[in-house]
Amino acid sequence: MLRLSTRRFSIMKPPPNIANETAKLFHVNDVKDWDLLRASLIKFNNSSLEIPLVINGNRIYSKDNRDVYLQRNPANHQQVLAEVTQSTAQDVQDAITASMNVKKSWYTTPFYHRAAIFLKAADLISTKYRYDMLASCILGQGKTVQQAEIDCITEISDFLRFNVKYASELYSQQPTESSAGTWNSVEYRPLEGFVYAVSPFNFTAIAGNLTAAPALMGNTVVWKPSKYATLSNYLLYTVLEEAGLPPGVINFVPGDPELVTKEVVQHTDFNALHYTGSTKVFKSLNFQIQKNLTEDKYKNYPRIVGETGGKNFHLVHNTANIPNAIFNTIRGAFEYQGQKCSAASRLYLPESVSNEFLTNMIGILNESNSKFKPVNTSASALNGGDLHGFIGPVIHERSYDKLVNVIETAKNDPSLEILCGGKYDKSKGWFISPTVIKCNDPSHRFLKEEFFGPVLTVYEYPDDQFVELCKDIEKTSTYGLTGSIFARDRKIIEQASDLLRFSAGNFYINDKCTGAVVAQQWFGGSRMSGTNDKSGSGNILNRFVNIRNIKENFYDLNGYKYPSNYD
Ligand SMILES: NC(=O)c1ccc[n+]([C@@H]2O[C@H](COP(=O)([O-])OP(=O)(O)OC[C@H]3O[C@@H](n4cnc5c(N)ncnc54)[C@H](O)[C@@H]3O)[C@@H](O)[C@H]2O)c1
Ligand SMILES: N[C@@H](CCC=O)C(=O)O
Repeated sequence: MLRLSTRRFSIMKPPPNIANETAKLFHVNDVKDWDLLRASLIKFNNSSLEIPLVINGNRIYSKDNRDVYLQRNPANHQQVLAEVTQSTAQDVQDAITASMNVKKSWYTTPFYHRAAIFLKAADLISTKYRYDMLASCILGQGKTVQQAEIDCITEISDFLRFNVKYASELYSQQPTESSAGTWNSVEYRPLEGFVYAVSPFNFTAIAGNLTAAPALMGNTVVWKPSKYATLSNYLLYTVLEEAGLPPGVINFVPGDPELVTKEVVQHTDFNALHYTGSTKVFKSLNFQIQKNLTEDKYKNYPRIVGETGGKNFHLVHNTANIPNAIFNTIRGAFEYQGQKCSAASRLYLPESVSNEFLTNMIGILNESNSKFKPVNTSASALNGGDLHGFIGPVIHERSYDKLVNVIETAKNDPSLEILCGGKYDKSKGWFISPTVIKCNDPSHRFLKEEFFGPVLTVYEYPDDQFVELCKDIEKTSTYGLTGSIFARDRKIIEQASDLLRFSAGNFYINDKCTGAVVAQQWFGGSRMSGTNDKSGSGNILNRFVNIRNIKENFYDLNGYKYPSNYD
């Protein structure tokens, strides 16, 4: 009975008008948009929000005898934006219990009704809560309005809407053959246990997809947000609630990452990790899970879905349109301060055009360095000051210290030369100026390690060594996330695409290596960049279903023997 009703609703078609959300441009003269944004910024600016845990729909606050973490504005680290309640081990256990208790009522909710919740959430984000979402991201995660728009408005709405379309396409895939007298079908069950979603600081949209994609497929989720993005993540959670998400389907458990993770991954019903963050943490989670698996802790083999770091390249050929390559490199390497997994962090230039390229790029960057201002939140800024800057702060002191160390190392390494930037200032916020470093060794660690900040390492190659260079890039790509070739010559484009096949899961031609759009560029990389299950495509939903095949026989047997048997 239940199976039939699930099947009946699975084939309902999503609304036909699902399309990418359009980003607002926030042109300097768009007075109405700026006014609405300023009103939201002032609201968050003037109060520190108390953020609870949400377990089975119940809110638990610090007054309930819990520790508190203070989320600060990275552009103004004295400013506390949110007081975030921290989960205890018992809270995590309660969240797991809640997710298991609500599971059956959630997955038996017809797909139409599950989907409608996420479609409504997308509409709430792109309308009623647009400016609040933007403000929480700008203040909490140090984004410009442009970067906030493409994250917590367009990308997140796109994930929520396109996943509905992809899910309905997946559900409609059925066995193509049934022998005479039989009927074969498949049921797309959710995973039997619960999903653990661990989200990064840098994209609120990713947090939304890590949680909503499994939930749409009938799973229940324990969500540990990043402590550097809790403000926008909690706002997102409340939007999902307003859209009708039932209690317990997604349980919001901010807290100490190690404590929360330990409780989760030792639970017998832990069934999937949906993770985005650094490679180092992903490896450690894999290790814990494999260890528990060998100790027979689990009822099911956990699915592991993870997208992690990158050391992404821009490779320029001497046939490239140089201004196009320069502008794309500035955007790809420095917008959001280089804090995108996809950010360009190594640049390969042919000797014949290197001088022209670098002189022009550094000229532009020096101009922006001199105008370098925080995306700050002081009253004067909110009244029309520096909200129009191109870049902002890095996320926290740990990142700032790491990047300062990178810059200081570069000053003392004879293979490296700082061409521009190299300045830093933490008096108010975590500011690192856009920095370009020239390197004369193609296998240098600056061309291999992820720094996750506004630091671009450049290597000049002899024009006639293009093929050898591609082979070098291939060899030094421990990560395999994104990369771009800039060239006009089709043969060169084809050659680079061939030689760099496994160096980037997202390969761009004459475009920057950031800014993948849901449903347009399926996103993810292999090697040490992750499991490459491609968010923004229907592929990822396959990881959160647990297919049951059903064969029904309409012919009754009259005996047990086959024709080839003796009578
Ligand atoms: N490939 C992608 O799609 C993608 C997208 C965004 C970010 N990233 C990567 O994420 C990183 C930046 O994000 P971040 O600074 O938030 O990463 P991070 O690894 O510090 O944190 C990611 C998540 O893991 C948690 N975590 C940290 N230490 C943990 C531990 N010991 N045990 C369990 N959980 C732990 C954090 O609290 C957070 O929720 C970069 O490496 C970037 O390349 C990748
Ligand atoms: N969709 C984003 C993903 C960034 C990850 O941190 C991009 O392609 O730049």
